[in-house]
Amino acid sequence: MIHLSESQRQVVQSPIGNAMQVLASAGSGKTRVLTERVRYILEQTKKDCVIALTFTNKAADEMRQRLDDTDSMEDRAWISTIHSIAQRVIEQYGHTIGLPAELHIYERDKDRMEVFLQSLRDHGVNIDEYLQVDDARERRNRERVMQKYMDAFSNIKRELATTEEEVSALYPDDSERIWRIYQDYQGALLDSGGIDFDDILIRAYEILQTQEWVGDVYRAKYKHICIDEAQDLNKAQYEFIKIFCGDKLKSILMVGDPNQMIYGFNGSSSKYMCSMFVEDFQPSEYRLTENYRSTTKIIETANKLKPGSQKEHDAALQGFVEVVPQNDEFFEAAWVVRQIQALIKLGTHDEIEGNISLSNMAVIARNRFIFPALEKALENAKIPFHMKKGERAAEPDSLFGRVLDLGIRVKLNPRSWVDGKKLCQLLQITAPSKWDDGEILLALADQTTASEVINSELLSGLLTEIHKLDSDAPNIRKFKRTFEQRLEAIAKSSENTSDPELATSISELNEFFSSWTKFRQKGLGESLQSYRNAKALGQLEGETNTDGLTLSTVHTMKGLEKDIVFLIGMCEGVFPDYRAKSKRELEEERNSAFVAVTRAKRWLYVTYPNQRTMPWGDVRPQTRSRFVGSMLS
Ligand SMILES: Nc1ncnc2c1ncn2[C@@H]1O[C@H](COP(=O)(O)OP(=O)(O)OP(=O)(O)O)[C@@H](O)[C@H]1O
Repeated sequence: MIHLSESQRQVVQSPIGNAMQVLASAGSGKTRVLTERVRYILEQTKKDCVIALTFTNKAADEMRQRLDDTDSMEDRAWISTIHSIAQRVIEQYGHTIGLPAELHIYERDKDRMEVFLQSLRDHGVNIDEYLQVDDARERRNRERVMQKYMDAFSNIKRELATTEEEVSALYPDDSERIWRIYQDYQGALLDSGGIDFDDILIRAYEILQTQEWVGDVYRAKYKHICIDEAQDLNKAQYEFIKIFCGDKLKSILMVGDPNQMIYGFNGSSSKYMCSMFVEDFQPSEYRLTENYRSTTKIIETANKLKPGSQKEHDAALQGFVEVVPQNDEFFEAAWVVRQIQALIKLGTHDEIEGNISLSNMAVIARNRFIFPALEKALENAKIPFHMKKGERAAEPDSLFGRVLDLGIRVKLNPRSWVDGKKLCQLLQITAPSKWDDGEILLALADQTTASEVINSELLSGLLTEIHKLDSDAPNIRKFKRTFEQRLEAIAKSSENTSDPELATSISELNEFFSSWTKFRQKGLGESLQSYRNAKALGQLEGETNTDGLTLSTVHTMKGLEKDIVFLIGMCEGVFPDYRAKSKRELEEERNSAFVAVTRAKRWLYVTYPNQRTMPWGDVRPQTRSRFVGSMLS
């Protein structure tokens, strides 16, 4: 049995069946407690099934691994993100609200924008003329206007505003127009056989709301729900959980830390965990305040940012926090590089378990625009590093990879003109005027022309083979072998054997195969459609490269820890972000700073430049972040 403190044990072993709220500070063992609670329920009840909701697919994978040794875990624990659960509800019961059997998820922002623009065109708006002005600044302004509409659509969905009155309440000044444009956008999505990422929860909610029996089917099997990172729930997520539970499922555990609520831009608020949940479910309340992760100095610093947020445990080591100002971002980067080299040279230290190496260090910044100077300095010093990515899938780079990706999308949803048009553009052929032809890939295959490296025969063969794949049980191994051989043959016959396009094509074919293998191994389904949906939901993304030093934004470092952390670029305007103006937004920036500091287990270096070169070339003086002021107070 894994070691638990007394307060952790009280949570894990509390009587099963009632609602519980656990307010737990950074490093207090939330993940450990949640995992052990799931294990406890599985062991004690012998037959009940449990849902564990995690914030990321990676956290779900980790929890699954930790519970691997628990009897019948596979059958009795559904460990997943909230979107994956909602997606399953849609897959199984979407037809009850008139959704097509195979729904395509438009997970990319620019595809959603394409659908939006088309919905405007379809309603007689000359949007292309509006967007194609010569003046670059004006063009950007107009693009921003369009983006604001997209943001409004997301906001409407996160706020679960399903009626005109609810939308009007959100946008009182422009309610009629927003509602109409929103309806047109939703119509255009469905016309192209799809839904967008935000719709997943909305549609699943709609199913549970209108077909009460669907909730009963799930509740007959799942008697308990445990929710991690509950401080980051937004309205749509909270209401989805609530309707999923109905008035029968009472055994809900929410674990979270209001001081780590950092997804306000996504509609998150700790009020869902701290007040709505309390009002709706009257949970027993527990607190975990001891930080098991960090040294005394780091806990002191975290408490200065968020007074009274946590306590050190008895055996905490001393550690240190050092604040280092530098002349500009280049000096700052050079200092970080020198410090890393010095630490590696030091080799070992009483406060660090094992050897000091790049793998137990991370450099964190508020956003990724802070990293270029450091990346350059690391490259020059030949220090390997990787940038930690979010869970959205990266798009392929090579022509082959892109045709493969789009070809599969069009095969699964021939109504998807968004993907179809992109495919035609890539292949440099005229797009058909209508998109609903199940044989479309064959028609496109006949028209392909050669690119510089990849010949038309290969591209046309690729489309034909995608067309021939059995959607319900495709033989991807054979498909991969076929194109591996063809690409290798091109490489051998070509004079230009070292062409990077060929190398990228082969590696993207391999990536496709390995994500397919991962999909099958994780038991997420057998069909090509389930594969696409799993990909859209980020269930197949793994870090492709985790070698060397980790560079990460605060948001992608959430939930993780490293022995040694460098927190760089700590100036006003960067951290807090210049866009944060209101008290609430600034408080959330402070939460982000708190998250960054508490990622450190042992030592923390905080750096900031006194001046910075702006993207347009000006050098501007910088002011030290107010959060550094708090840390030093
Ligand atoms: N009872 C315990 N005894 C010793 N170490 C513990 C105990 N509980 C947790 N830890 C360790 O403390 C660290 C933090 O635990 P965990 O990641 O579960 O915390 P958390 O509350 O999820 O943190 P955060 O919210 O900051 O991401 C981990 O390294 C974990 O192994």
